[in-house]
Amino acid sequence: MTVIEKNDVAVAARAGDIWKVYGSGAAEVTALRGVTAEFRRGQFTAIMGPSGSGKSTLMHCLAGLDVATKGTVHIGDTELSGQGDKVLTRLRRDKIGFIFQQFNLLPTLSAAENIRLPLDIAGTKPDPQWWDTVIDTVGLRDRLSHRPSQLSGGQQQRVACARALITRPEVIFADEPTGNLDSRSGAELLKFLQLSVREHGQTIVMVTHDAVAASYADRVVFLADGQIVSELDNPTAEAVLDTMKRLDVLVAAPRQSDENVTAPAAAR
Ligand SMILES: Nc1ncnc2c1ncn2[C@@H]1O[C@H](COP(=O)(O)OP(=O)(O)OP(=O)(O)O)[C@@H](O)[C@H]1O
Repeated sequence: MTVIEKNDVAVAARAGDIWKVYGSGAAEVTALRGVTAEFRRGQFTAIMGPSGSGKSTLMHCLAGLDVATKGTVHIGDTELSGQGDKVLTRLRRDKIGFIFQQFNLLPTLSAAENIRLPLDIAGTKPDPQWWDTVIDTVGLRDRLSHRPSQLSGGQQQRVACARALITRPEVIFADEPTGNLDSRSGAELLKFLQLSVREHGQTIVMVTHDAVAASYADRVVFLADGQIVSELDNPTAEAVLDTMKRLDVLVAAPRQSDENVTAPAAAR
């Protein structure tokens, strides 16, 4: 386990020159080609890029759901590479929150039980003050005894959001969290995410295809063909769309020099 230098403590998650190669031989796909990125504490980052550019792969490697072929991943001061399944499972439970497009709530549990689930699994109890803050942030106080099937899609995703927040994780990874929501519920959810970053110091990394969703973030990182090709701070939806248009042109053009982007032998 490597400890990051003290002056780096503001970094919640870090990818250091990570490569990801799937398959082998004719089926080999290099999904990430040397991605280096830092995700600072208290910052809301969106990851964007054309389909197949490696967004989900990057998020899965950062979150310990998949293992990079080469390179380093840190969550806080813990390096993921070389850790066994047990450590990774505990790290995901204690330090990472997840919000998925499909909500992933347990249908037989009430909203309150779903939110408490990560704490129950860890054998801990919610801090009453933080519980109240989370419930009020996502506006669920009058829905706590309802089961997921009795809630709208927007409310279900707010439950998922509260479940991710309740452990006060080092970082929350959100994969297309508004993908199954109408635009009003989506906007509400993005405001909750923004609030949890701005007012409660949480850290969020969100994969999205939606320029408007990305504009709620503090920063957007753009991937194309497995590499970070651009970044925007304080993005507007227009600036995000402009960058995406430029990336579409870049991706449509043949790669200039394949030897510069081919995985090194050690990554294979
Ligand atoms: N398990 C896998 N096995 C083989 N190839 C994979 C696997 N997962 C992803 N890939 C490939 O890796 C590349 C990056 O995929 P990834 O899902 O990360 O892209 P993405 O940017 O999230 O795409 P989308 O926006 O369409 O969800 C793609 O070419 C994809 O086909």
